[in-house]
This record gives sequence, structure tokens and C-alpha cells, in this order.
Amino acid sequence: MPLEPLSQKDIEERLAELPGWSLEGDRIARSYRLGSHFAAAALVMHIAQVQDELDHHSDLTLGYHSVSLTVNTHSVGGAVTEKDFELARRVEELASGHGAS
Ligand SMILES: C[C@H](O)[C@H](O)[C@H]1CNC2=NC(N)=NC(=O)C2=N1
Repeated sequence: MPLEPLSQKDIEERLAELPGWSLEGDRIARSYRLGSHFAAAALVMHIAQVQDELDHHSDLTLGYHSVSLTVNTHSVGGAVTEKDFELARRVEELASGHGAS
């Protein structure tokens, strides 16, 4: 199925199921806190693995005790699509396993 930009309503409905995620301009975004810098780096590596698996890649930033990501879909001109939410849901699952909050 070809990717299509989601409407504002579609985005809001999906964000309501993903606490901590928000719309920042034309991207969906989330930041996580971790217990140490190394724990944050480990989460970055795990997210990178999932991103390669999905062939969909966020802008991913490692902070001191934090990991932040924002994502949209380049192939539709930088709009938010279902693929961005697929990545967000996968990241949510693995982040809780890393003790991220
Ligand atoms: C060729 C490859 O499938 C594309 O470049 C993929 C890779 N990762 C991507 N990531 C994101 N965020 N948007 C894309 O459109 C995208 N396209």
C-alpha cells in the first residue's frame, strides 16, 4: 500500500494512543529519560536496529541521560504517515524494556 500523508485528525487520533509523543511542526516527536548515559546510548543502538529493520529512520539524538527522536516520511515530502507511527509504536515497546520514561 503506498504511503500517504495522514490528516491532522488521523495524527491526533494516533497520538492519543501514544502518551509522550507529540506533533512538532511536520514531525512526530518523543524524548526519553534514562538512568545513565550508557543506558541512553544502548537505547539509541536498539532504536537504530529497529529503524534498519523497518527501513524507516528518525532523527535520533543522544543526550546525557536522554534520547530524543523526531520522524516524518521523506518520500512524501516530509509529511507524517502511518510508517512514522509504526516506528513510534515499536520504539515505545522497546524503550520500556530499557527502563526509559
Ligand atoms: C531507500 C529507502 O527505502 C528510503 O530512503 C527510506 C529510508 N528511511 C526513511 N526514513 C524516513 N523517515 N523517511 C523515508 O522516506 C525513508 N525512506
